[in-house]
Amino acid sequence: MYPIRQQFGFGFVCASRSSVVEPVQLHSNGNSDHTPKKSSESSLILIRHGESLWNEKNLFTGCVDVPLTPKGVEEAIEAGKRICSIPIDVIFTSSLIRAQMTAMLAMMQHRRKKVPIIVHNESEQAHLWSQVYSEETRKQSIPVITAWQLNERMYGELQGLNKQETADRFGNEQVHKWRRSYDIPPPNGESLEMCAERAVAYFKEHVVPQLTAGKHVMIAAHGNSLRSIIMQLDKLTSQEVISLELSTGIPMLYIFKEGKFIRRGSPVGPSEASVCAYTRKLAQYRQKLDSMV
Ligand SMILES: O=C(O)[C@H](O)COP(=O)(O)O
Repeated sequence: MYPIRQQFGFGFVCASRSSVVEPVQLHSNGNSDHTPKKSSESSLILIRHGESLWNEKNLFTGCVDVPLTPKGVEEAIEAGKRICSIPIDVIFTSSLIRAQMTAMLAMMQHRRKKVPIIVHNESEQAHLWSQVYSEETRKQSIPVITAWQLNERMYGELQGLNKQETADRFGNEQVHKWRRSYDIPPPNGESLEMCAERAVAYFKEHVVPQLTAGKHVMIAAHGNSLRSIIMQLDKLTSQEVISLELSTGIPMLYIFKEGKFIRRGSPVGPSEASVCAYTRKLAQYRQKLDSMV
């Protein structure tokens, strides 16, 4: 008898009841359709969630779990159209619904039509009860790993407060420091530096091994967890990161090659010539998708 977990799971071992991503075991019988290659390059898409109900109301949200507005849903769908010809093998999202909705809605637009499936490793039972018993079906799936470490910065006692009213009360300068400085935390909340400690650590421990193994990755997360990751990727200083602003629902593409991250900007759309010109591999992938229709 084969061990059931090895045979049918996504390869996300839950020995310690946490999501442990083993890139080379994504397809545990070795029949991966993206066999990792030593010299491979991979793509990394970062996307901030679409507009949430509290973005719309201009409230500090942080780790409060608020869903998307209809506009946010539209933004996620539009984002999906912009990246629909870029390969994606594994998705990481925060544990918050606005990031998860964004990832799922964006994937509905993808031309490869694989099914994104949330990996449940929160308990042994959750893991066992969410197994897929068809190798073929599993090949047509994309694992979605949720991680609290990718959550929005915890905004402390600002959570639920109106941003404009807070600026009126404490002054624009103070509120700007709380929102954009690197090391000044909002009252009882996380500074960007504190957010980076868990988000960048997670990125290095769980995302980079996937990229190194040749997997194409999408991360759907938040303004500040992504700012901390981009700060690392683009080697921004704590001064430079102050002016880094991320719009909701705009995907950003990086190419990971020979251990380096090359920023390729934001894909405008599937027909945009430059998307295909990003790398020869991306152009080939696009051609493969064209031949499938
Ligand atoms: O948590 C929030 O309120 C927003 O998602 C991000 O807020 P910011 O623009 O103040 O960083």
